[in-house]
Amino acid sequence: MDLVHGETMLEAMESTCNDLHGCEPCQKALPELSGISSIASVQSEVTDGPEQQQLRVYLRVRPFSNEELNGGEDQGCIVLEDSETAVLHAPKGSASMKCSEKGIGLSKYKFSFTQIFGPEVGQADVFDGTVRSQVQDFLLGKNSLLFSYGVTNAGKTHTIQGSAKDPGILPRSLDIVFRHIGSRQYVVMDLKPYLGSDVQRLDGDQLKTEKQNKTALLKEADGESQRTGRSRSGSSSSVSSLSFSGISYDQTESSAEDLHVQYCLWVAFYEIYNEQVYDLLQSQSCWKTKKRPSLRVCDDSNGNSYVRDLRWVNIHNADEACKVLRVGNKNRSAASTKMNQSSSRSHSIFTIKLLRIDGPDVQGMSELSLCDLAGSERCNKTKTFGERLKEAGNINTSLLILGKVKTSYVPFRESKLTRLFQGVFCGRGKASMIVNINQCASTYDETLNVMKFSAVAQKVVQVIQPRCLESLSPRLVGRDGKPLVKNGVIDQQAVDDYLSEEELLDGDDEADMSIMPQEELFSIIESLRAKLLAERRKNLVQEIQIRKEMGDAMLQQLMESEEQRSQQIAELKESYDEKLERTFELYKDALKEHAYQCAMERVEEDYIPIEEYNTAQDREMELKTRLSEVEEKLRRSESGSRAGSAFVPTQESSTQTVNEENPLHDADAERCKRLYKEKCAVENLCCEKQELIVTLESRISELNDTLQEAGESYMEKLALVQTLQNRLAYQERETKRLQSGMTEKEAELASLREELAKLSQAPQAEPSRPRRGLLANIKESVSSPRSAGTLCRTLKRSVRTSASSLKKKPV
Ligand SMILES: Nc1ncnc2c1ncn2[C@@H]1O[C@H](COP(=O)(O)OP(=O)(O)OP(=O)(O)O)[C@@H](O)[C@H]1O
Repeated sequence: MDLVHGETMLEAMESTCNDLHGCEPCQKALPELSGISSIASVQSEVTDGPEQQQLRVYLRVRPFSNEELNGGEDQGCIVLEDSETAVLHAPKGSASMKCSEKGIGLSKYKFSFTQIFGPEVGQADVFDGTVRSQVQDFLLGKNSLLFSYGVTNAGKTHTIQGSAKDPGILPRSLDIVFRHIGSRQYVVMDLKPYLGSDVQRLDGDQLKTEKQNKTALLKEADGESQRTGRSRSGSSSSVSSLSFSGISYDQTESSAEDLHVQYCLWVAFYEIYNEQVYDLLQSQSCWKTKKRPSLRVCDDSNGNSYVRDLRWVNIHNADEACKVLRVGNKNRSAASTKMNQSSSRSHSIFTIKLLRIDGPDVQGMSELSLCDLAGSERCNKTKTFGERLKEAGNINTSLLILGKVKTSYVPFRESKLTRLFQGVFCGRGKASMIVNINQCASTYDETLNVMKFSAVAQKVVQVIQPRCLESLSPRLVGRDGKPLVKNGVIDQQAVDDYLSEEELLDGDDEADMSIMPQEELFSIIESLRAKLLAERRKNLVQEIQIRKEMGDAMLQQLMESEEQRSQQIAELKESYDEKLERTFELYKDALKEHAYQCAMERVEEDYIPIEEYNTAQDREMELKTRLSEVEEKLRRSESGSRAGSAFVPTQESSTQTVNEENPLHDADAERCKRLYKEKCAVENLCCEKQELIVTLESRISELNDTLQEAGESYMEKLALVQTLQNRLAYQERETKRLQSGMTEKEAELASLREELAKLSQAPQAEPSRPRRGLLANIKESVSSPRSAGTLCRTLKRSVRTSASSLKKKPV
């Protein structure tokens, strides 16, 4: 039965596989890689149906900051061709450029947007060109949603909140709303949004608690403003300063009958972090010491998703709105500090609900949500792995799920973000997205990913219902949540009719189907089958496109991480080399220091004052002269005795002289002894010094050993580096294994094709069974998608009826 479908699937999957391997011709078949022409073709394809509306996606390019200009950022990466087309040129050294050099991806991409706002465009023009009309629709009772998307530091918060001097979309929207309300403010706070789309009338106690809570919240904001040194008037805030900024908008025109209508405005501020919802207006004191409590997302009886126990605050003017925003921002940054995360890792959502009150009744309620999406970068350059990657995955999953909105079955429940705004995508309001980018070459790769994901968002189609639910009034419920008004202005019957419409239609069709001839039933089944196949084919193409985008992104991520790892290894090696060198230097210094210390000690030991030394020198000289004199005399006396008796008197005189000299001899001998002793002492000193030299030599050899050890530790580190390189090689092998896994999948597909071929022949063998299988298939596929429409549901009934009639009346 599904042979055609199967073959299409095979072809499409084959083309995806080829694309993942960087096959050039196949790349042209997919819009994301072939650039603008294909994206535009997708757009024109889906805008044909009158009941469908393309999500409006705007691009805002942030100007370079002074630091970026001073840092010499490459300024040619992003070129705005016209007001709708932007071209991205990969800078040298970027991962995209490296990939394109390896044949994966391109070095130049073109993207188109509903409108592009260049760096010179100010906040007012951005507001006028994007959400202004949505705000006016909101005042007229329609729901609106705006996303601000982009990498960290691209200007998302600037676009939504802005600054005191340059207010963003939120303060400007509030300004328009309050100007529109003027004096028609419903100041009693007894009507409050309830669940997804109802309004609750508060009793006395509830009203009292509500007022107390609001006072406490505003007090907290005042405390915060005093703490941060701002004046109580809050004039520096972007919201309240708007009225002082000289920007003024025309008051939205009100019809004469609107003049007696009163308005009541409630706001909530919450964030989604890692698929957990947190209330930003919940007092910090509740969770400062404990884990921060997360809130549940539930569905009300109308199928509208809402955040359970979310705090709604009734505000009367821009100043109060500013205070609420301030408390939320403070709680957000406090929470992010506690989690040691940057606030840019969560989606923050500011929602405004406007109640139109006419006398005792609530005529309608509309909702405006401004969503500052988390920084879309897949990975922080320094902390690429673990939780960060998981978070990044969650952020982009939300967008990819939005991308699936075009298909008949949309898994809204896969992400909190899409689940909460499911109503808007199913036609209960308008949505738009502002993609923020900066022009820095250093963040080019992340910016390219943002553009690619925004191309997915471009394909999101809002199906506008022929009857908008928001045109019906909300249910007014009491404390117990039961409806208060059943008749009168609120046309509850209309809501009931709307909700039971499907059942009524089914009942009618059942009656018709039972009297239809069997041939006609078969022909309906045939046409249904064709439609089902066409629908499946469309879904498959969409699925493949999304898979391809994910595949591309993952491949690029892999390459980036590989590059980062080799960089880490190189850095590690460099740092070890440096460490080793430093250790060498340390040892050298220690050695020098030690030698110096020893020398100093020796000098101290051997130190003789100069006077003493001079005296000793003089004495030595004197002794030497005397010694030589004595020796001379001795020689002379010896030669005299050898001359004999012929010279006796002389001998006598000489003996006499010698005898006279005897006391001098004793003194000399004494000196000689002393000199000998000194000589011995000097020799001892020499021995000691010799020993010291030996010790020093042994110390040097010890130091050599230590150096040897350091060398060995260096070798160990080298071995570590080697292990890291091995791991890298292992990862490469894993990548190859994945690729071979892909090949296996291709083989599986081939076997599937065979099975399909067999299946296609099966109906001829057993004519009665396929019909049953077909009916079952149609039932199954028609029962799942909500948006398949009344036609599919009618057919489901018809198939069921025909099946039962076939059972009753065998052919
Ligand atoms: N259009 C603009 N004109 C002038 N300055 C801007 C513009 N957009 C952003 N900036 C400035 O750039 C800086 C970063 O902007 P912002 O904080 O809004 O980025 P972000 O994308 O919200 O970052 P994060 O994801 O970290 O919250 C801020 O100092 C902001 O004032």
